Amino acid sequence: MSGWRSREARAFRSAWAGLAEALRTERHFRFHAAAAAIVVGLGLWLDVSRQDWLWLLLAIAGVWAAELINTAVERAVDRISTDVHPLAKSAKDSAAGAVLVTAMFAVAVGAFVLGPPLWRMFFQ
Ligand SMILES: Nc1ncnc2c1ncn2[C@@H]1O[C@H](COP(=O)(O)OP(=O)(O)OP(=O)(O)O)[C@@H](O)[C@H]1O
Repeated sequence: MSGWRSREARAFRSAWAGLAEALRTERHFRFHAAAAAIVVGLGLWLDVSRQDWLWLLLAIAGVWAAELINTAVERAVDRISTDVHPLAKSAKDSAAGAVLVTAMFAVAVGAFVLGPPLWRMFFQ
C-alpha cells in the first residue's frame, strides 16, 4: 500500500478503535447506542420517509459525536491532572452541556418524526 493509503488506513483504524472503546467503556455512550437502535427499529417499522430518515440519522450522529467529544475532553482533563479545579469542572461541564444540547435536539426530532405515526397507530 502507498504511504498515503497506509496513513489513511491507520487513521481510520484509530477512529474505529475510539468508537469501539467508547462503546466498551462509556455507560452513557452505550445508552445512546441502544436509544439509536430503538429509533432505527421504529423508523423501519413505521416506514418513515427518506427525508425523515435524514433527520433521525442527523440526530443520532450528533449525539454520538458529542458523546465521543465529551469522552475525549474528560480523558484529556484527567490526563493533565485529577486534582479538583474550577477550570477542569468548567471544561467537563461544557462538554457534557454539548451532549445535552444534541440529546434535546434528538428528542425533539424523535417526537416530530415518530410521534405522529405512533399516535395514529395506537390511538386512532
Ligand atoms: N478535576 C475536577 N475538578 C472539578 N470538578 C470535576 C473534576 N472532575 C470532574 N468534575 C466534576 O464532576 C463531574 C463528573 O465528572 P466525571 O469525570 O466523573 O464525568 P462523568 O460525567 O461522571 O462521566 P463518565 O461517567 O462518563 O465518566 C464533571 O462534570 C464536573 O462537574
